[in-house]
Amino acid sequence: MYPAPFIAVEGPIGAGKTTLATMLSKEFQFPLVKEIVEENPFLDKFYEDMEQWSFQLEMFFLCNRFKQLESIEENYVKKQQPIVTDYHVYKNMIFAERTLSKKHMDKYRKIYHLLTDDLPKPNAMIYIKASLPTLLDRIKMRGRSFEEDIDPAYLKTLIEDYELAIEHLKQTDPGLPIITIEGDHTDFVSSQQDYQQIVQNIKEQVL
Ligand SMILES: Nc1ncnc2c1ncn2[C@@H]1O[C@H](COP(=O)(O)OP(=O)(O)OP(=O)(O)O)[C@@H](O)[C@H]1O
Ligand SMILES: Nc1nc(=O)c2ncn([C@H]3C[C@H](O)[C@@H](CO)O3)c2[nH]1
Repeated sequence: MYPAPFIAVEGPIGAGKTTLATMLSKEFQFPLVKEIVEENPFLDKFYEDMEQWSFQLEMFFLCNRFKQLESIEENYVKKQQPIVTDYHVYKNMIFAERTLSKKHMDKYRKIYHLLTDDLPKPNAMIYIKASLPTLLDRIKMRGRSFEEDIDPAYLKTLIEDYELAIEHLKQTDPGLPIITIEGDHTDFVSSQQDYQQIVQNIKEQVL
């Protein structure tokens, strides 16, 4: 494939993005860039009071992803080196549209475009879909303290937001191959067969 693969794994909270991105990074020996979670100073506050903390949180994620994508550009894309990430930059807009007030969203949208329009975008995407019960199970199993009381209604709207966002990406970036994984029925963690099917799809559609 030309240019080098830049694969983004996406899906709603707890879908398995980091898990799968890590497995694929090992599989293909591609470096992995993961988003910052534990060092995020606003996540726990946000889950306690979304209205109060959403702008700080969305800006924090945006700035971090901006910095990561800048270094992806320098260290991988410009050098024609492959890379795997556990997010697509458009994720910022998915969450911001859901969590910000209109006034904040108007400001955020301008900053988002200013920061990201000229940054490299993935040239392949893996979208892990999953139902609300599956996401709730996985979030519970993972056991992050700040997600303990996550509102199922918030997760449900995010599942829908992701569906719309994928449609949006298909329209705005029609050349982007998107491999969709049915997360409820595909257990790439414990089933070698399920995992190898994903690897095969990537080999056929991306590499
Ligand atoms: N297909 C799967 N089958 C079984 N368990 C899974 C599967 N995918 C992920 N898990 C488990 O679900 C939990 C959440 O996975 P992971 O942290 O990779 O999700 P994520 O999409 O990166 O989450 P976040 O949106 O919070 O960053 C982990 O404990 C992981 O081991
Ligand atoms: N509001 C908001 N905006 C984002 O861009 C964003 N990206 C991730 N997250 C949340 C989901 C997990 O709890 C946790 C780890 O992914 O952080 C986000 N939350």
